Amino acid sequence: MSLKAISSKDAAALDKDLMDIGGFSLDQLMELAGLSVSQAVYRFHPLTKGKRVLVVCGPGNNGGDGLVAARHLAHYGYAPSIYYPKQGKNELYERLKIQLQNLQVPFVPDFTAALQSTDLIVDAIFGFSFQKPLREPFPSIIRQLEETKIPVLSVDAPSSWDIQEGPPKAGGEEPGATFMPAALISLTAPKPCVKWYKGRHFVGGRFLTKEIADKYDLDLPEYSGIDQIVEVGVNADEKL
Ligand SMILES: NC(=O)C1=CN([C@@H]2O[C@H](COP(=O)(O)OP(=O)(O)OC[C@H]3O[C@@H](n4cnc5c(N)ncnc54)[C@H](O)[C@@H]3O)[C@@H](O)[C@H]2O)[C@H](O)CC1
Ligand SMILES: [K+]
Repeated sequence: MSLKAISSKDAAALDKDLMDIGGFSLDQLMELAGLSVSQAVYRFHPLTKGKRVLVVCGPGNNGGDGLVAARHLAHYGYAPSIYYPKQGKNELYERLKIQLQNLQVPFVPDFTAALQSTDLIVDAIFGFSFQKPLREPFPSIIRQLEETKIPVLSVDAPSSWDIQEGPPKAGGEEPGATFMPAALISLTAPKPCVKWYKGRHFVGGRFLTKEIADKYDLDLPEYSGIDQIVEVGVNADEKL
């Protein structure tokens, strides 16, 4: 299955439409996005492959999706932990944190140490609002994600990649040129940077109507049954 991509500008406008005219709240969209991420984790890395999941969260809504996913993963029987070095100020993130603390999900202070004791990493650092260059403390985190042998599942985009232009140039100053997560879940629709992506690719965010898909010239993914995700392939999309 090949799906059309949505630019970062249109992805932000679509989100706004869903809230301004679609009747959704941000909490709802994030809950559905995070639920999709948790299902992609379950599909890509079932419990039998190891329960420990380190969810690395950034300061925006991509990080919020990671917090929601971690809560669902705890209910599925995983042992998630959260690394959240720049915490978002919004009260929504505060509530998501309380929900995780009530499930005894640990917030860990040391990323390098946390990498030594996990079976999977969820990259919920940056999504469609990422603007290079990376600011502290993220360069060293991205370098470690580039080097680790532990599988990484990225949420919406591989963090450090330009949403339109893909990974940073090899040999340049910016970390991330060789960052290639083993799995990616695109939310609502793939972003243009999937052109450079090689790995398992899921789509989630099952809340689009035909009307809004048509407005942004998107394909509606063919979800099956109660699934919140669709696997769309293992390689770059020839339509992009
Ligand atoms: N409809 C949907 O598909 C939904 C998707 N969701 C998720 O939301 C993100 C986009 O969220 P947004 O808050 O707009 O931005 P980000 O999380 O990508 O990042 C903003 C955050 O990061 C900081 N930042 C940006 N660039 C840098 C940098 N170079 N260095 C350091 N920090 C940086 C910036 O200051 C902000 O704090 C989308 O991708 C989905 O994952 C929603 O959940 C709702 C529905
Ligand atoms: K990400």
